[in-house]
Amino acid sequence: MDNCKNLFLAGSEAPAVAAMWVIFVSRKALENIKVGEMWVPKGVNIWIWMLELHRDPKLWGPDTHKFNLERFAKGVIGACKCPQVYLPFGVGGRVCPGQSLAMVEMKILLALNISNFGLLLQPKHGVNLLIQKI
Ligand code: HEM
Repeated sequence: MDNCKNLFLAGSEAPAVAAMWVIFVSRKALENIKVGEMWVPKGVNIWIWMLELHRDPKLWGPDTHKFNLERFAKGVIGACKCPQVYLPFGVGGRVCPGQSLAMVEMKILLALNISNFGLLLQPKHGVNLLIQKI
């Protein structure tokens, strides 16, 4: 997708935000640069609004506000028209250093939750068995 090409500023620095729920990340243009159709002068800070980026129906489809894990069945490339805009942990040199820890923590939480439900499936109304002498 052509719009993706200039989304990130080359050679940028970031006063990054560290939080569990990051709403914005910012980048400062270190030189005059064109982002899409827009010229960004050197020194200007661009604030990337993650919430909007991750919910834009033009990128994610009309059901963007639905909790639908299956949209990721084929990875981010299958879920989003422009996969580069999926930035839950930021991007580039200032990407979140806690990303791996956070992912492991979430997997542990998920495993603990699932283990509370038990791993054995049981038929609701029992099972009828026909036994014959052979
Ligand atoms: C679900 C959990 C988390 C999310 C969604 C998240 C997201 C982010 C995002 C979007 C950024 C900005 C990156 C950028 O500017 O490109 C960031 C930066 C940062 N995060 Fe996280 N983070 C999470 C967990 C953590 C954890 C567990 C730690 C530490 C143990 C951590 C430490 C940091 C630090 C220190 C920065 C600043 C990095 C820099 O400016 O160089 N984060 N995080």
